[in-house]
Amino acid sequence: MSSSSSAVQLWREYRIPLVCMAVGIATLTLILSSKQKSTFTTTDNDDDDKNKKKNNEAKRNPQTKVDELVEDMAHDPTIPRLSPEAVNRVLEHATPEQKQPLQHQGLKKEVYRKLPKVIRKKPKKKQAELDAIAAASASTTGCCGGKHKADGDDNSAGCCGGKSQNDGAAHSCACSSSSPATLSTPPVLAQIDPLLLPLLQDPIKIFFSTITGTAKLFAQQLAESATARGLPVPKLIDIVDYDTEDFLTESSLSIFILSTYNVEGPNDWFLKWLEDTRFDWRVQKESMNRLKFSVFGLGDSAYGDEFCNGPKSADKWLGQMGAQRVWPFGEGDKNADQGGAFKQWNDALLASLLDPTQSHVHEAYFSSDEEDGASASEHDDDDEGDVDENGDYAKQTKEEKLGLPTIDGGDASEGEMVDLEDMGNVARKIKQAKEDKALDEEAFAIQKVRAKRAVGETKDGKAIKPREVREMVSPLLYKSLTKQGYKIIGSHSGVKICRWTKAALRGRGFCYKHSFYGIQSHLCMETTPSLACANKCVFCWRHHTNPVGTEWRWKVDDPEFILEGALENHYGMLKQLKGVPGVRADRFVEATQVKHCALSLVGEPIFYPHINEFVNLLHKKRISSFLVTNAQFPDAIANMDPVTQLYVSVDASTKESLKKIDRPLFRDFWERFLDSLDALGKKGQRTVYRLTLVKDFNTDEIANYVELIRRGQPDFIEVKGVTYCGYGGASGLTMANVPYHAEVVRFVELIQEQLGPGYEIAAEHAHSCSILVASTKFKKGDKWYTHIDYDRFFELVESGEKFTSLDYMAETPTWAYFGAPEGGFDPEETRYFRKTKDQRKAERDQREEDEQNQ
Ligand SMILES: Cc1cc2nc3c(=O)[nH]c(=O)nc-3n(C[C@H](O)[C@H](O)[C@H](O)COP(=O)(O)O)c2cc1C
Ligand code: SF4
Repeated sequence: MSSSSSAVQLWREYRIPLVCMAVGIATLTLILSSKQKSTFTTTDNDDDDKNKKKNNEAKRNPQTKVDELVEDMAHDPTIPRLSPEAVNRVLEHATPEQKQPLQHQGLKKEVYRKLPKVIRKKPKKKQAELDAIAAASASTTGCCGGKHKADGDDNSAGCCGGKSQNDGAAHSCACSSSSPATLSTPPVLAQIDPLLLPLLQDPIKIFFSTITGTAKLFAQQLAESATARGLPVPKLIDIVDYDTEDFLTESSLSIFILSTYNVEGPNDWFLKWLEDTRFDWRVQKESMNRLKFSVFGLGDSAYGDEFCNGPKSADKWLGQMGAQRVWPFGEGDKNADQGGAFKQWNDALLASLLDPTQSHVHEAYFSSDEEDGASASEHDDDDEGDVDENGDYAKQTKEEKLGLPTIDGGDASEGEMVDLEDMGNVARKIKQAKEDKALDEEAFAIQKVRAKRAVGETKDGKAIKPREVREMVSPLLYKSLTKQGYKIIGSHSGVKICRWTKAALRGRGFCYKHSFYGIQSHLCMETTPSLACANKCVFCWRHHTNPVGTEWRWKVDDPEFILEGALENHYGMLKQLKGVPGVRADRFVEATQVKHCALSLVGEPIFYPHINEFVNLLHKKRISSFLVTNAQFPDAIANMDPVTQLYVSVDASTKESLKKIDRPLFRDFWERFLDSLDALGKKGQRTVYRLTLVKDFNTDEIANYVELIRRGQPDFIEVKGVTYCGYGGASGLTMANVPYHAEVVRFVELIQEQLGPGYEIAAEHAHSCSILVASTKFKKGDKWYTHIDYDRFFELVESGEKFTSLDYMAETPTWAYFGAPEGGFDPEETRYFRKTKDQRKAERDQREEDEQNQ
């Protein structure tokens, strides 16, 4: 369809409401303007005089007044053109005042003044431009053949400005109507697209990221040119000074002017956050739909494929999260005319915002992007499996459906252990992983070229001035975590029931800590006083949800409050399990008294500023403390009061592989890691290295591990194979990266060989593919003493005397020994094997056969 005939079509469809609207406005204006004192004032006295004359005339002849008003409107550039789509959009977004977009001339002065300047202003100069446009089209006559021109307008092409030329197609334009009002209602060029009226109420925000200052300069240029065009003065914001979480509620028109750096740069934090939010399937797909944006990237084409890659990703991810792009991505090449490219983009952006003739461009860009793969929230569609507010686990959780670890999460260790009984989920996991992996690959490829900037520091290494203290768990994160079965305590702590707790309640065995240290899982509470941490380990399926940071910048909750809250929630969740088939009454009663606390659920517990008070409170209640840290806070390790067992996660043994696996935020992560091991070596109490083997990532680094073990001299080394969660994240992990038990055993044997005397393989928990290497300090004769005398530990703590790990050890049962036929499974427990589909079918067939034979 030609543009003229489509305009006619639109006019046909919408002429009645438009006419009604125009008449209504005219009448309203008439009433208002006929009041003794007009509510609308302009600074133009001549205009006032004219208005008075017109009003008097209107009193005599109302119809003339209507004609005049409509005529006025036709040439009033302050009145936006009203395409039906635009009317709808405006009504959708507008404030109550704006819902009467044509009536602002009748608004009270103070309300009128609140409208953006650009709408209020009557740019006389623009009128001349409009006339020029009209003159340019005078060579063509519109559908009316130029008959219905405004009085005194000899140049224009009639009411339709020549738009609705007779193309042979049947059409009716305004002038074909018999009504005088409609006759003079031509489409009018306006000064601003009504689509953007609501947006421009607030000043535009211009975010920039820069090292050498160009992006800032461009941001200033944009601000100046926007102001010169009558827009409210924009706000300039350095991206490092803005709290990224606020983008989720940001609704202003935000322009991003971002430079590209393949070294540590000011964009890193923003891009990292954006990427994580984009790929977090727990975050709503349209989480940024209030934001309107456009991105300009600064780069250097000499970087080849990496040219402007960060800004490009930002543009893509913003769009994918529902933010509305008002103008296409622009880029400026340092190697070419960067300034010129920016100016061109800058002018085009502003022109598009202010020129309604660009509406078609908005139609194309004023929309969020199609997802290019699995959506961030696609898994949220089925709520059926969510753990409900009451912690009802009888339903299948979302993660269970996906084959991900869930309420059985366990601590960083338990949760990640492959439950061999769950191997039936593997096929589903693989399918899911493939889909998710494809999505992440591209993102990770980009991320690889970006280095990390230490968050909390400016480019000069100066500390960023503290922002307003806020809660760590934002409402969005709260929703996401509680959906996963976490109970949130206060503003930064969490508690969750581990799958082994449930298994223990049903007499189906305990986790590896039972074999190694004598912990019964139903007496154990898993919690963390800090949901935030300073790493984003690739094998952590939770990392998309967790807040991260290198310094505590959130509100701090009181340790008593956290502990009481954790216990209360833990007991509350246990209560929900009362009715689960198979729960043993004796175990259920025992479970009402927590005896152990695993401080390792998620995040970095040692990050919590009052971690010592928290641990001491546990001990006062005679609850043991197993604290796992990620080896990034050596000072906190050194300052840590005695805990029952202090762990350090040793996820890799070289700087390169640690960076690859843990994806630390700290620039000096390797030094921090080594310092943490040194600090651990000086503790004196029970210390443990936790090694997670990822085949083809870190299984060949025997010699390096041996060196690290010698450095920190831990009492124990727990070695386990990585769990395949069904989602390799950015790492691209697959089932092929999960080592077999025999491979883990071989790795441990090699470690022991190279370590020489001093360490031996002590125990195993074959069920979760975990092996314990212990210092021979814990072996007396041929008996191992890896278990813990918990009562003795509390006595030692209460005594205030110095003590060592040897002062509270206890004998290990032989069924837990490495190589024992029980494989570390307590013979008192009932081993539960999940039936396969075939087994269930065979049983059913057998039953049916028996029934038939009866
Ligand atoms: C150390 C360094 C690394 C850079 N890395 C990239 C890159 O990976 N991709 C790219 O397109 N430009 C890269 N650039 C070019 C800058 O993005 C470009 O010079 C830009 O104009 C700088 O903007 P600014 O002055 O606002 O910091 C790099 C420049 C430097 C100095
Ligand atoms: S350190 Fe952080 S990212 Fe790594 S496993 Fe723990 S919670 Fe996840």
